[in-house]
Amino acid sequence: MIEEQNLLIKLIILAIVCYIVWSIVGAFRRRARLPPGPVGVPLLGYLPWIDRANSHRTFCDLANRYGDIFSIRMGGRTVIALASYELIKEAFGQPVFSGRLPSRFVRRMTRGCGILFTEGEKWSHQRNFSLRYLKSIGFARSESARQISDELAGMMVKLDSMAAAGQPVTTIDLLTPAVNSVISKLTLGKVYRDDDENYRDYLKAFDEYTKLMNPLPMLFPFIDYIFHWTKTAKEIQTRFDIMFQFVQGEVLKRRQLLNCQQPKSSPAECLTDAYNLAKVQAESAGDFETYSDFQIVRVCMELFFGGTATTARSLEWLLLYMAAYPDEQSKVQQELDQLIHRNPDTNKSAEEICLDDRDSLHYTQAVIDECYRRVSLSSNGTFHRATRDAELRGYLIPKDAALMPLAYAVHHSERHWSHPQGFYPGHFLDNDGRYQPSRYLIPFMIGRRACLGEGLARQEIFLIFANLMRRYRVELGSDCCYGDREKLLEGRLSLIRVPEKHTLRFSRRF
Ligand code: HEM
Repeated sequence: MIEEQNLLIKLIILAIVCYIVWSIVGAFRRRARLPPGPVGVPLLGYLPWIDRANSHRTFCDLANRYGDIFSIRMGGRTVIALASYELIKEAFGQPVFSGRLPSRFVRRMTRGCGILFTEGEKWSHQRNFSLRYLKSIGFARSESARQISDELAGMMVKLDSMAAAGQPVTTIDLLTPAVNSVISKLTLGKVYRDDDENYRDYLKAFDEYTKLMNPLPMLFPFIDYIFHWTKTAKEIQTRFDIMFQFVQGEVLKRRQLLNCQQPKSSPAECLTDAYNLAKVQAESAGDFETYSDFQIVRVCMELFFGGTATTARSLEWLLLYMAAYPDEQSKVQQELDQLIHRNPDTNKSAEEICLDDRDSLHYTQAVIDECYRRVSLSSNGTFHRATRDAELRGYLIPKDAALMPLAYAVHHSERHWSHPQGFYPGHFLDNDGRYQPSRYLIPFMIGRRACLGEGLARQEIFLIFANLMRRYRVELGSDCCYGDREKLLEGRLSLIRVPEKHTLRFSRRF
């Protein structure tokens, strides 16, 4: 009996040892099939070597060492970095690399709704629905251009008085509400002003929410498991609830308005109307899920979220670059002055630059593109997920690995740019000085999940930038000096790349 027991114990131990050896060999064999990359330490992977404020630089160094595709361990997750345009195009065109990272915490906040964190059928339906309706009501076309023009007028009134008083301007404070108004008109059919207390609470919660958000639960399964018990998670949830209630209240108000309208078939005036109308139809056919209230609120919040900080920061960077490079600013202004001078009899205000002028403004467009390139706002892109084991360029990309598109590396590669580290609008001009876009410029990313708001963002940025440049000369405020130019323009990278706090001085040109 004892002998039998001993034999059984020996067999169990042997089985455990075999399992461990088999797992280790399997892990090594799988590791050998992954793209090359540095070895990290247990639990943390390569995280201790990543420069937190400038992670794009660490990744560029790794790309130089290991090539355009490399793998690293970040916490508990395998990350596959893609450092060339061709690789990103090849990967992000495929459904298998179009997932989003799973996180229990994100799932609790999104309940599987919205666009940003969803996948498959649900994602494609919501994305296509939003895009179709936003296009039909003039998203990135006439309606939004009108809205931008109104916001510009308001911004110029404030800037005129600040310029007259010689007051320094914190541009981001001016740009964020203007950009937010454009997106709120398109999604909720209304523009909110600073004196609206609920809206002020919403903006405050939004600002705090973005500062509190943390990628760690996506990288460490253990942290993901316990995160929702932490104080930070509770603080995030409180901010989320404030934002959610604000948007939900507005969605319900639109629904009441729509119900009172005659005839009932009147067209949707904003995305919320479109959703409310689709909801009635779907529910009469027994579908209570596709256009649920949570879904509608989530999509509106994501468009607010995705569309505001990115666009406002891009404009902030552009104005800062113009102040830091006064000669480039003069060239833009010379081009704008010539355009206005050449069209004195247009029926539009001679001072307002509109979208039709874009094709004549070669240098201005080149400066905007060069700023997208030089800054690379979303320097390391947004993580995608491999939804199953797959191959890319002969390497194994394991299920649930994160794919990280290194936009900064593409934007600073000597293969594509003659002055990768400089600010050189000539990258986007042909020999005759005409604007020439480059496919290697990918600030909005490419492929199936590329930015949904690219058209609107490009339009806003062009109109606001060109009109501000036409009217004002901008200079660095007294808190920054030209000697520190490169340091100032370095900024720091959190979710997106932001400049250090600074002010600019605006003066009227005429
Ligand atoms: C300069 C401004 C902007 C930049 C640089 C930018 C950049 C990006 C990037 C890099 C992505 C990730 C793409 C990917 O995962 O491969 C993205 C996604 C997204 N953006 Fe933008 N964006 C901007 C403005 C906007 C605006 C104005 C809106 C809304 C109107 C918007 C809505 C979205 C949405 C909903 C997604 C998620 C798409 C999906 O997962 O299918 N963005 N954006």
